[in-house]
Amino acid sequence: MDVDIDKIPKHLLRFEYPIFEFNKAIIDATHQYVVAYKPNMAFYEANGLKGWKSLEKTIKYLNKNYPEVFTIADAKRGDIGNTSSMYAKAFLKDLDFDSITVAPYMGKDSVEPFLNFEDKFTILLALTSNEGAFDFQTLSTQDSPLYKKVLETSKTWNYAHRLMYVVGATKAEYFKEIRSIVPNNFLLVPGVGAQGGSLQEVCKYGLNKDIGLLINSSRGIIYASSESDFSEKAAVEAKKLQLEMKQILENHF
Ligand SMILES: O=c1ccn([C@@H]2O[C@H](COP(=O)(O)O)[C@@H](O)[C@H]2O)c(=O)[nH]1
Repeated sequence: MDVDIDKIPKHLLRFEYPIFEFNKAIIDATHQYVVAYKPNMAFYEANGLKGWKSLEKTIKYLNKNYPEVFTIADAKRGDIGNTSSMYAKAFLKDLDFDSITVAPYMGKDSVEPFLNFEDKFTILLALTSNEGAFDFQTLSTQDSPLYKKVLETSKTWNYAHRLMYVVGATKAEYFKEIRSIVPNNFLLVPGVGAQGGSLQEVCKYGLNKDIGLLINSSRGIIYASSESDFSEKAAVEAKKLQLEMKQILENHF
């Protein structure tokens, strides 16, 4: 849910919280096809107080009306311990998201405050979908690339069963190796749709016995139309992706 106020249908601008109205319509139209919603904090923070309020209203709406749906605060936080504790409180306790994305760069003590939350998940950036992933994440450290170190080291931490990892769909050729390191953790996979990643390729090696993949598509669904039919068109795109996944799963299992 990367909601850019300049891209939403104009008729929503008459509401006090247009971003929330947009989200509400998208959620109501698509919830039957999705397992999770992932508001990206940048799009809410960029709209100041109104943006934050829209985020708050969106997560409350989800938790009240669709409690079975998994929620992800795409915040990419991580700082020294006492600061991370505040991020964790804000997103996992006060806003009550089920999970949050966290940058692993500052290490164990920066991630622990998120992992300490029972019944919540911390989604570490492992190998991201963007081109810049090759700047650092694939560089060799002593004996293996940095993204592998992130996976290997983090799985030794307390509450590692509360970890998931971000792996971009645009990096499909890495999934086999990644699955061999973290066979049981869920992977959050952005990069299908607008970024051109292949769902088929990701599933070839990314699936595990529990499925284990959360496939993300944002722009490809929420901006399927910029007219008054935006939520119906979003539902069509969500259903299309869900059917594609269903077919892959039927052939796989
Ligand atoms: O490696 C990453 C990590 C996060 N993202 C985020 O996922 C969505 C992708 O949006 P699309 O419109 O489907 O491309 C967006 O919120 C990114 O910030 C990512 O793309 N890659």
